[in-house]
This record gives sequence, C-alpha cells and structure tokens, in this order.
Amino acid sequence: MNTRFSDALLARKKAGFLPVIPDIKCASPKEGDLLRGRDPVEAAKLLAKAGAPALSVVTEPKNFGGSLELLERIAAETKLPILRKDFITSVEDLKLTKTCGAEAVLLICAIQPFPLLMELYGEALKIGLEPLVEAHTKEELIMAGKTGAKLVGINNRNILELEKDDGTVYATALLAAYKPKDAILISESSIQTPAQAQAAVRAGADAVLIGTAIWQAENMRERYLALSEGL
Ligand SMILES: O=P(O)(O)OC[C@@H](O)[C@@H](O)c1c[nH]c2ccccc12
Repeated sequence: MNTRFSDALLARKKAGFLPVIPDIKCASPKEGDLLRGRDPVEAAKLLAKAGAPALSVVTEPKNFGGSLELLERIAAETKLPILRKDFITSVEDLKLTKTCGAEAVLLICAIQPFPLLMELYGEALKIGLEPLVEAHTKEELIMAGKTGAKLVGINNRNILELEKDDGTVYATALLAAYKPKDAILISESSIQTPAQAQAAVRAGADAVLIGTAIWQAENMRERYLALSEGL
C-alpha cells in the first residue's frame, strides 16, 4: 500500500518537524533555470534522504521545464508520495497523472469554472488521486471548500501571472481563516527562510511547499533541513 500524500505530511508533523514539500521545478518564469547543471532526479533522491515526507513535481514544460517523464522517474526512484503540479483541465490528464505514479494532483481554482473544478475533483478521487485544491483569494478558498477538499493550498503568488509577482507568506496569514474546516492547509510559493516557513505555520498552515529557495541553495540538503526545523 502506498502512503497517502496527506498522511505523509501529518506523520512528519507528528515527528516534530515542520513538513516541507520540496518542489521539483527545473525552471521558474521569474528566476529562469533553477537546475544549474544538477539532475532533478538526483536532487529528488537527495531531498528524500534528507527527510522530505513527500515531493511535488512540476510537469509543465514551457514555463517550468518539467515533463511527465520526470514525474515518472521521480515516482519510481524515490517511492515517496508525489504531487503532480501542472495546469490540469481534463479527465484525460488526470488518468495520465495516475499512470505516471503520482499520488496527488494539483487543481487550481483560478484556471477553471466551478463545474469543471468539481468534475475534476470527483474524477481524481475515483481514479485514486488525492486532489490538492489551490486558491489565491478568499473567493477561491470558499470555492475550494465547496468541492469538499480535504487538502487545500494557499498560493502566496498569483499563478495567473505565472508567479512573476513577489508573493509573501502574509497571503497565508490573511486567508487561512477562510480555509475549509478540517482541511489540511499547505502554504505554497515565495517561502525563502526558516522564519517565513514558521510564520506560515503560525498562520495556520500544516505544511509548506518550497521550490526556488531550495534550488537556489548551494547545499540543498542543508537548506532543506534548516527549513524543516522549529515546530
Ligand atoms: O518556487 P516557490 O516560490 O517556492 O514556489 C513553488 C510552487 O508553489 C510554485 O511553483 C507553484 C504554485 N502553484 C503552481 C502551479 C503550477 C506550477 C507551479 C506552481
């Protein structure tokens, strides 16, 4: 039996760590190439060894340099529950997500009307994927609640601007009060320091999702460990 994505986060929290989900992201529209010669599969393995309870893999190719092949390789080689991060808008895409070995899938409120979001949410569950419903505004969080989401993300940046804006964890602090009751909350994007990760948790997040700050570190393992401290 594979571990569920959300259970892995809660287990890490119980063990006394701040659950940090590393985002395996090859490039960012804001920062450009993030790999700087590193192999993303090796980096995923290194972060798994450092204690990451779960991973996120961005598969969008044009702006983020990802691929489904990358997802497949990381799922096979790390055995961790993986979230597929992309701009998913069809049931077909959900099926592919499962085939490639993901446990969870990102559904972004901002990119689809509510009926489609609802359909994708239901289909994801049927296929055996845990949906992470991502919001950036109060309205979107309320929309996430209406889907019945148990796993909710607050994106501190605006994904519609391809995250070129400067987000701050303040977005999590402002919006956390509107999260669906009993949902597990993940604060995503623009978290750079241990203090910011801790601030997101104080604001109500159960876990944080961090890409750029880990990739920009000279020593990814050390940066990962520093961000996970202090629960
Ligand atoms: O690199 P950062 O600022 O730590 O952010 C990671 C992640 O949250 C961000 O890349 C992201 C959030 N939602 C997305 C949807 C698609 C692609 C990427 C994303």
